[in-house]
Amino acid sequence: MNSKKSIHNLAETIHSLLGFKSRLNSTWVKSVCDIIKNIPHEGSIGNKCEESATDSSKIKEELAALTDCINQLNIQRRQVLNDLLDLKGNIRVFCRVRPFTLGEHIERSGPVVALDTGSLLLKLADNKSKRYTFDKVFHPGSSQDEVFSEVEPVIKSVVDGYNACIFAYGQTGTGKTFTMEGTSDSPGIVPRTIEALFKQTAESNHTFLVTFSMLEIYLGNLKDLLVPQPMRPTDPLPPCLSIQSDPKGAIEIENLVTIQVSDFNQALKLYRLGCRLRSTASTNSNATSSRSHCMIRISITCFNAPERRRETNKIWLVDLGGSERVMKTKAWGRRLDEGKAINLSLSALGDVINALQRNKNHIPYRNSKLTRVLKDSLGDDSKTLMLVHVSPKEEDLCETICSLNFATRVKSVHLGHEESNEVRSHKEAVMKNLQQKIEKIEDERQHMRRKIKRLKDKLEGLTRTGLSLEEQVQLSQLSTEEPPPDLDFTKNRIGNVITALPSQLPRFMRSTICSRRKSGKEHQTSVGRDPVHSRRRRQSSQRAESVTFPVKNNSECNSDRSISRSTCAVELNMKASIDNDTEYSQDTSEFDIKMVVFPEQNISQVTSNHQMTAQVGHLEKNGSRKSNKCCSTKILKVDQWLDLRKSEPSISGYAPRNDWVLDIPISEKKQRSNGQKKTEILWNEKVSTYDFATQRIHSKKEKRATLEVAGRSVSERVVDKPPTLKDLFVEESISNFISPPHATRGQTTEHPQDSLDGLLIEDNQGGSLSPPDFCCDGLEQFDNENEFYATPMVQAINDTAQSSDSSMLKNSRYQFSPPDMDNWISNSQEIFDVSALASELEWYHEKAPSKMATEVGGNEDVSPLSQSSQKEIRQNLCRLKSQRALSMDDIKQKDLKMPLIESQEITQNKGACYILKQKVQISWASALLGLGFLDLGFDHDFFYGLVL
Ligand SMILES: Nc1ncnc2c1ncn2[C@@H]1O[C@H](COP(=O)(O)OP(=O)(O)OP(=O)(O)O)[C@@H](O)[C@H]1O
Repeated sequence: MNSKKSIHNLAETIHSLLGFKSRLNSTWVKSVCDIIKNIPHEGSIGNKCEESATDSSKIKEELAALTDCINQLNIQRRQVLNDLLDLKGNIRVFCRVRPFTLGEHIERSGPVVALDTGSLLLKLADNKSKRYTFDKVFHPGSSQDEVFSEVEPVIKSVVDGYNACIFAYGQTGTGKTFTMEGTSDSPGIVPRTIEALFKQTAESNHTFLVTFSMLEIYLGNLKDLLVPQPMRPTDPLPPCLSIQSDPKGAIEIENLVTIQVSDFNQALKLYRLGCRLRSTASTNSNATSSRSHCMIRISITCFNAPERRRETNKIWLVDLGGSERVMKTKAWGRRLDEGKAINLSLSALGDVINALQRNKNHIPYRNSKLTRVLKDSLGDDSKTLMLVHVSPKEEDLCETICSLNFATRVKSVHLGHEESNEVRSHKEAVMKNLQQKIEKIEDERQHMRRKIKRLKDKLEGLTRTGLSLEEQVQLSQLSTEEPPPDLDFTKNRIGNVITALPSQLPRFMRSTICSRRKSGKEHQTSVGRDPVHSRRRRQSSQRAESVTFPVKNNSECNSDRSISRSTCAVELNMKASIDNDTEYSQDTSEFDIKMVVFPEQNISQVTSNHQMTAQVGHLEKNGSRKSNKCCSTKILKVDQWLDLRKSEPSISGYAPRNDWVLDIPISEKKQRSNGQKKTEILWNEKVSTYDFATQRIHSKKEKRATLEVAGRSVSERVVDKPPTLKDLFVEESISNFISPPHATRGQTTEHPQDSLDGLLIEDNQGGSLSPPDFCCDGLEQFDNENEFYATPMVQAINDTAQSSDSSMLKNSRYQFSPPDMDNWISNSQEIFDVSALASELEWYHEKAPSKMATEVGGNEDVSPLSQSSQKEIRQNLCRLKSQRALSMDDIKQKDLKMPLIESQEITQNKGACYILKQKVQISWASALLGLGFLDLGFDHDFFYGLVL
């Protein structure tokens, strides 16, 4: 059978060979011979490997030499460019004259005439004129390209590691936004700068980490433009931005969203989104007038590049609000306030630049938020560019003169020391020389870069040929997936400070700067935390409370501090303190208490490494993280951020969430009233609870004694949990920040001037708690809206009180009788007492089970509250989210007494009006009681005494 088959196969084989023979020609034979010749025998394979190894090591050496060389060139370029910019002036002022726009009456010869590239003539009345000189003058026909070509050296300087700042200044409607933002056809400085930065970093032999942030200063407040703003009064507020400075003077803005961008398009997308959230309004001068200062910050970080001036530096691109004369714009109300705020900060900016130009010892940075934010980007070796915009119209002559005078003041040194022609021409020659040098260096750098690229390609080829096919495939896969070595290095460095953040968590819930103070390491390990630690970050729901008040922490960080507290572990670990040098925020009503409750979040969804938020602090040159953690910056990946935004219905609107916010401002006046003494709050979980509920404090003296009994002095006191509202009240009282509490039931106010003396805190059995004088007492009223709504906490309490079983309340640490709706409305003070207690109660509800379990080291189910009680609270809180708004109708229907009115009654016993009223009464009394008394020798003091 088998032989039969093989015979059959043989026939087939012979047949196929015959067919094959027809194809055998000389070419085929030759190629087969070549293949045989080239088949490596054992010895030759080894030789080849050795050859390629030597080749690759040679190439590597060559590459190293070239890299050294290009680094040297980078240093040279940096120095020469810096010399050039120094000669030109680190603070440069350009002037741009706007063309007549459509619809404007075109005047033949406007009052402003650009004479040449550096001067401008202003025609005044009576054939008088004034000449202004600037570093550059752009006439109305100048294109965006021309403008940017003058700006570009500053961008190069930024790549070299210098901080920079570019402003657009001018009267409203003169083209600032046009210059900075531009249009889709002719993009302005911002998009061009972003593009140029990416282009130049790509050309560099290093890898850069670029981040993007955008904010505006509106009415003296910082507002993050990458975070949707609340549209309705009931929407939760985004976190406060606060300006921080580290010991070296670097400025960081706490809570500002910082997004890592890897290309121009990503950054542009963010910029466009930010622009949509800007505050604009129609004014008499401009239909879409910017009512704020819009500030774009692009930070770049590059490790391992000693030739750069700094490891991390930034450029600010600022579209300033339009300066305006109120008389002319006829602004009123909010527009007037905006105009005033803008003018004030512009004037502060002028002062700062002027002081810098004159090398004054004191630079008044602290006079406005604008100058404080820009502090490290103005002066020193930072590059500053101001583009002053003027209108060509006759009717704007006054504003034009103001703007030009401002610009002249900014560059006053130049005017003060008017250069002679000789000096000027010498300077120009030197500048030309430097310019040529730069160009030469640039050519060399290009040449080197090409060489390096060629060698790298060669090396890659060699590496590939030395590998098996399988290895080559793997290598090619790796090279497409993995970042270049430099980037890898960068990532490792960032990895040291990486923060595991859930992409879906609202940003309020992310750890704050304070929370990171305790340990950077704890933060890093959040992914694989041990159960005890991870328990502290609640998985079922998130609750954060943040309190902003002027504090200064123990590190040398000098700033307005925002202490955020949360039930998150990271928040618990924060250490905040106040010392005597705390400086107050300028515009504050900054005693804000915010309370945010978030719906259930599954933190297990969190944090693959890709989703992580990298937190890059200012890293020291040796690569270690700075000890000062307060100035670290959260960096989000752009996709991650966009995902966050996508989950919200509208980027420009606010995504209604089930969050709630309690925001209670205390007037700045109160904070400042006795600001010499400040309280230090230290947070330390190791120390046992400081039980405020059992403290009865009648006077300063007694308070101190109480604290001493607790074994600590005031300044050393530590607490093991986030302070409650009540705690903070006491802190405030100790530090004399608050005004005397208003007279309330069962409360004795001994010395109204002395806030502490007037404070009475009792436990539940004893009486009432006395928080500071929050006039809103549970209802808040909003501008332009005939609507009051209950602050969530109060309503939560009400809900809880109405529906809860009394056992729940009894089980809690505090006992209080649940007031009904009418009760809490009519007795606002009680509500506040209750709200403070509820804060505690809630804390216990959320934290105590795990906390107690940890402490007793046993059963995690140990809880001061029963399961049903916990459920109850949750339900109430959920209900609250949907029910928190109380319209005016609601109030009327329920015949509620408005607490605001009640508060006014309370507060009307104070202040100038009250004294005035008294005086009027006295006068009337004098008149009525008759002059007879006067005749008897009684004077006004007598009557005054009678009335009092
Ligand atoms: N150089 C220019 N070329 C063409 N159009 C310009 C130029 N400068 C300004 N404009 C136009 O003038 C109008 C007002 O400009 P823009 O809104 O930029 O002023 P602004 O100074 O930013 O005003 P505000 O301070 O009120 O925001 C716009 O319609 C803009 O397109």
